[in-house]
Amino acid sequence: MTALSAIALQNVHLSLGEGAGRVHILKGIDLEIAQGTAVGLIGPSGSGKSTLLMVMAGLERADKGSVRVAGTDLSPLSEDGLARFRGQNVGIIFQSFHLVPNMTALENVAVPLELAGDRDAFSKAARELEAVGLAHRLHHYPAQMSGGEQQRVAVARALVVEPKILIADEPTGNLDESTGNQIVELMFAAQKARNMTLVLVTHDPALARRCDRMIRVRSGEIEPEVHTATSKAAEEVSA
Ligand SMILES: Nc1ncnc2c1ncn2[C@@H]1O[C@H](COP(=O)(O)OP(=O)(O)OP(=O)(O)O)[C@@H](O)[C@H]1O
Repeated sequence: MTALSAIALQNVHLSLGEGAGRVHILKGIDLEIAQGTAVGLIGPSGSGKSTLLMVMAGLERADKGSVRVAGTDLSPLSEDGLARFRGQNVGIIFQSFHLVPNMTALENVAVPLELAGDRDAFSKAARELEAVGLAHRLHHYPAQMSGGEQQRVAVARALVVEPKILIADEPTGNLDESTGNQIVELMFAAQKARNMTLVLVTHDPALARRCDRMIRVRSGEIEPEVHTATSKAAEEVSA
């Protein structure tokens, strides 16, 4: 791993499920991502993209291989250690928002800071919600907000801990095109402004092309890389 690697995976294998339902999903992943870059992960449905994200986020443990994220080797960490690591280093945005339904926008965004014992949790959460254009929705519950507004809350919640790594799994998958584009702009603007590393799973080739690198996953393996700025082949990605 070079000094500037945000994420370094070596020979990572992971199987999930029990008994006959056990599936060998990641089959020897080698991947290094430099700090401050945006990476689009693409590939057919079921190829292992989300599972790979979960390994990078410390939400799934590799069965074999080495996983270093933000300078930390994840394998020796306890469950509590992993949770602390995630809380300090990783912001995650899911397709289906994953907000807590009985908490307001402000409370949802404050949660990661409260867990970290931050006394300014609510004022920081309010500032982050203002930054994503939701100053007028602080006290609304998820059910009282549109999908786009809920995803903005999720973006604010991911960003509020100032993570080094931002991970997004199909963040526009449940949104119409124009709303999805607004979320994408927010994510890329935050990534640049804060020099974060962004790893994004998407089925949208146009979105993947906006990233510095586009990495294709097929059957649990990484394919040779397509260079986004130069290659027309990117157009033909069957995401
Ligand atoms: N907990 C699990 N137990 C058993 N199999 C699983 C589990 N989670 C995922 N899988 C299987 O692993 C494979 C990869 O899943 P994953 O969600 O990582 O793929 P993906 O590339 O993100 O797919 P999609 O683009 O459809 O979201 C799939 O065949 C899936 O059914």
